Order: sequence, then C-alpha cells, then structure tokens
Amino acid sequence: MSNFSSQLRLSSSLLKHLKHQINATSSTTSASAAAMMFERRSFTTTEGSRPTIVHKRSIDILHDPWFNKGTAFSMTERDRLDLRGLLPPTVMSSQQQIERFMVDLKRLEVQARDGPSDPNALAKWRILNRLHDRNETMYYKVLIENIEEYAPIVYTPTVGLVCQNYSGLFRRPRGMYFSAEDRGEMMSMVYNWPADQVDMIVVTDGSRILGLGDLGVQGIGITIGKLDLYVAAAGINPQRVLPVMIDVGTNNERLLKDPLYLGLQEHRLDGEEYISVVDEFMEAVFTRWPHVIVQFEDFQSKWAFNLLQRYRNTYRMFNDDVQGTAGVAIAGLLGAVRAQGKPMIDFPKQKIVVAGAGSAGIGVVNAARKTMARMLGNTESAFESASSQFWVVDANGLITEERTNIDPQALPFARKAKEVGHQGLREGASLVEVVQQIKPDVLLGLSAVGGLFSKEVLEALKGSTSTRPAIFAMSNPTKNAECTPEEAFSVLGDQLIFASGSPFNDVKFGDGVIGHCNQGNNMYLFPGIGLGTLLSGSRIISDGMLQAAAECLAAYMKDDEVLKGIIYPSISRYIRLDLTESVATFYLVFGLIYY
Ligand SMILES: NC(=O)C1=CN([C@@H]2O[C@H](COP(=O)(O)OP(=O)(O)OC[C@H]3O[C@@H](n4cnc5c(N)ncnc54)[C@H](O)[C@@H]3O)[C@@H](O)[C@H]2O)C=CC1
Ligand SMILES: CC(=O)C(=O)O
Ligand SMILES: [Mg+2]
Repeated sequence: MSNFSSQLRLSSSLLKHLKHQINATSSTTSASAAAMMFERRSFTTTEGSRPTIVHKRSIDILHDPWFNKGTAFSMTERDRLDLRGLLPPTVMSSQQQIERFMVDLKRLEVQARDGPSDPNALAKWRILNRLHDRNETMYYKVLIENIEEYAPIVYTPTVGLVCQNYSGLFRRPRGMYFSAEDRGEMMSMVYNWPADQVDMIVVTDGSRILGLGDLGVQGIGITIGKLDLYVAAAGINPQRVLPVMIDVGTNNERLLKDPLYLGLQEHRLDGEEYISVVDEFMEAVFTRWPHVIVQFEDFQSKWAFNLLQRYRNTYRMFNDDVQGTAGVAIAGLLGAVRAQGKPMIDFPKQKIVVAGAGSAGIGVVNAARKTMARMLGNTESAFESASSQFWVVDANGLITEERTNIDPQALPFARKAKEVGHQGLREGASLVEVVQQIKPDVLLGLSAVGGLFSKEVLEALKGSTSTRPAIFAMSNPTKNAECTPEEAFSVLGDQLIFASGSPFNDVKFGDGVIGHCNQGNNMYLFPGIGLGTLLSGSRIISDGMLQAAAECLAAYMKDDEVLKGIIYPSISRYIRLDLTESVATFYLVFGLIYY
C-alpha cells in the first residue's frame, strides 16, 4: 500500500469523524450538513438498466424495498451510499441471490426436522425474525411475554441451527460486518451505523459458534441472540445495541466451497494480521462510542484468551465464554454444595472433574480455583490446596505436567504426575478412569462433545463420595450436551444435581418426585454484567466485579429451592428484572468501591 493511498484513506476517515463531530455538536450545522447530504444525489445502477436516483443513505436504503439490492450492492455502491459494513462482505449477483433464496426455500422442511426437540423451531425463528425487522417494540414484547417458549428459539439451541444455515436464512441485514478487506476503513465505516449512542456491542469472529465449530460470517446469529437477551433481561434500549461480525475468513472447508456463502471465502487470517484487524475494530468503535461495552463471544480459545489479556485493562470489555461462563458455573457449584445441606464455605472440599480445557473449561477452573483459594484465606498454601481439587481432562485425556506441547492456558491446571500416580492415574488417563479413581463430587462438561458422559462414565460417578453428586453438561447446543437429564437421572437417581447449557425438560420419577434440569448458561450473568458496567460507569471490568456477580447469582436461590436441586432461576424468572437488577446492583456497588 503506498503512503499516498493510505493518507487518502486516513483523510477520508478523518473527514467522516469530523462530519460526525460537527453533527453532534451543532444542531444548526448538523441541519445544514444533513441538507447537503440530501441534495447530493447518488446513483445506484440496477444491472443493465438506467441509473436510479437515491436520496436516502445508509440503512434507510436497506430498509426500502424499492431501492434495496441487499448483498448485490457493489463495493463502489456500498462506499458511495454509506453502506459499507452494513452487509456481509461478499457481493452477489441477483441470480446468485435468487439461487440462495430457492435453496433455502426448498431446504425448509429438512432444516425444520433438524430442530432438537421442537420440529418447528426454525419456522418459529423465521416468523420472529420477520417481526424483529418490522416492529422492534412488538418483537421484544412478544419475546418477553413468552420468554420460556422463545428464549430457546432466539438463543440456544435454535440459534445454533440458525447460524449453521445463516447464508440461506439471511434476508435483511442486522448489525455490522467488518472484514479483512476493510482494513484501513473501519474508523470511517463505523459512522455508517445509524445510532449515535451504542451501549452494548456483542462481537464474534465466528470461529467457534456454540459447540458447532467455525461457521465464519454466519456466526453473526449468535451476537443477535445474545443482544436479544440483553434487551429482554436487562432492559437495554434496543436502539443502542450493535451485533458485530469480524470476518477474517473461515477454515470451514464446506463454507469455503459453498458458492452461496456470504463471507470472505479465504482461510482465516492469523497472527499479527489477525490482531491488527481486531485492534482496528476496537479503536474505531471506542472512538465513535467511548462508553460502549464490548462483549467478545465465541472466539476460538487461543484468541479468546489472547484478546482478553490484550484489551481488558484498556477497554470496557469482557469475554462471555471465559468470564461469564465461569461466573455461572461458580454460582451452580456453590448451589450444589448447599444442595448437599452444607454451607458454601465447604466449597474448597469439593472434588471437581472438568471435561474440556478450552476457553470455557479453563475459564471455569481458573475462577473456581480462585474462589476456593479466597475462602481458604488467599495464601499461597490456600492456592495450592485449591489447585488439588481439580482434574482437567481434554481430548487427549487427563492433563498432567508430563503432557508434551501443552496448551499454555492449560499449563497452570496440569496435575503433578507423581501426585496423580498415587491416585492410580497417569498422563492422558481417560475420563472414565479419572471418575472411577477420583470419585468426584462434581463432573462438569465443557467439551462440545455430545454424549461424552456415556453410560460407563455415569456408572463410574455412582462411586462419588458425595451424598448428592452433580453433573453440569454445559456444552451447547442440545446435541452437544455431554449427556441428557434422562440419561443422568436414570443412572444416578433423584438425588443427582443436574444442569445443562441448553434447556431440557425436568425428569419425572413418579410419586411426584422430580429430577430438576437447571439451565447452566452464561445468559444468567452477561445481561447483569453489561447493565452493571453501564450504570457504574466503570472504566474496565475486573475479576472482582465478575466474582461479585457470580456470588449474587448463587445467593439469589433460596435454601428450599436448592435443597430440591434447583440451583439456577427458571427462565420465567429470568426476565423479572429483579434477578438482573440484583446482579447489576451488587456489581454496581462493587464497581463504585473499586473505582
Ligand atoms: N453453558 C454455557 O454457558 C456455555 C457453554 N459453552 C460450551 O462449551 C463448549 C466448549 O466451548 P470452548 O471451551 O470455547 O471450546 P473449545 O473448542 O475451546 O474447547 C473444547 C475443549 O474440549 C476438549 N475435548 C474435546 N474432546 C474431548 C473429549 N473427548 N473429552 C474431553 N475433552 C474433550 C478439547 O480438547 C478442548 O479442550 C461449547 O459447546 C460451548 O457451547 C461455552 C460457553 C458457555
Ligand atoms: C452459551 C455460550 O456462550 C456458548 O455456548 O458459547
Ligand atoms: Mg458463547
């Protein structure tokens, strides 16, 4: 790139920035600037025919069925009409658009059958999505009033299916797309978004969507679903939320070959190139909206940890999978202690086997170990003692210090070979061996492997030394759950404590005895974390704040509920603002003390 052209790009960014400043600071100037924009005519061509005169700009064009060409707007048109970033990066011909539409239409019945428990899940999503596009107020009212029925549609599990099929389902764009091809342009593009105020951004790079792997640009669906819950549970103004997709390519070979894929059809950027794209995005959004909160969602583990460390002391951001999941898991783990009739302070005595050492699993072990250490007095020996309560198993079995090429994030949780030798275990021991030998109080899955807690593993857990063993099958969506509640309760009986990441029905034993299926999902924390940060005005989001939010969620459950095995609030209580408000308030107080 020559100096001259990068200077040109820089000055175009600066001009946009200045234009915005002028609009924001002077209403008279703003009115005349708007008038100038209105007078300046642009032309958009409809293939082969005469030019069309468009007075509108930006998102107004996309919402106007007369002018909207969707993904068929060329890059020149996108630049001229302030559309850059408002559409997925791939430019399609109108014929390709029709093909995409027809493939989707024909696939409807097959896709609907993929729905985990509700055969009409995808059809419901389409109807809700159309309402979302037409009338946001009504959409959120419908969602809030029917949250039990529709949270599983706009969120896990159906949102997973939606992301898998997003290129077909895509109709009207929602949110912003920053692609590797927008390098140098992001500071300018960010002003294409129509809202002057944005409180919450949820951003993904699509590299690990739920437990479904790399879905590339189609991952935008999860950011929309998460923000729906911000509006429903935390009352965030829907005009002030922004779903974002950073498209740096995909390593999903199926998508790379799919002619109808909407994202960049090239392998993912990596290393410094990747970081520079995310850096540019962060700089751009915090320049336009200095008080925005950015939630990182479903980034593959290496980038989840790396970007969290890179930004957490500079920007108002957090990683939901690492930090939100950890808080929800701690609340559930404390609930499981209480369900045994013990005080929470007994938590450091729990033996916990964790299957999965990715962003979520390591996030949980890290935070749970800190919680235990704090309860034990926060000394070095307290930390040592807390460390000895966890056994982490990944795709290669039990992680010990003997592991070659150990992932740096997992290293602090690797067990000493000699120590596990005394326990009858070794490097790479299988999950079933670990459960048999350790007889844990808790078996927690964040592996994305459906059915990992096989009959053999569940049988092994019968040897648990706990009066009420607990299973957290937290992987999403439904088919990735490590086991179902039926499988777990049928082997372990009604005293089992059970939680899953996606919703399942309770299990009925007869005689009115119920095996409760709790939903252990970070959705119980992230809206409160966002709201608390917004209200406190905190500059960053600290571990202490997240810890306070987790403890608040744990304390929210009453003793009689916990003794019945109900360790998380039901989804119907979710939207009663008292939950999110109490998480946020606790957090707010903590935030104010902290700063
Ligand atoms: N319930 C909730 O709130 C949340 C659930 N999740 C779910 O957790 C899952 C994992 O997410 P990440 O940690 O980000 O993924 P990841 O891909 O970074 O990590 C997966 C981990 O599982 C391990 N694994 C794979 N096969 C295994 C096996 N056979 N036995 C034991 N471990 C195995 C891998 O080695 C890796 O360490 C996903 O399904 C995601 O949906 C993630 C965040 C929140
Ligand atoms: C719930 C969530 O954040 C996940 O499964 O990735
Ligand atoms: Mg996630």
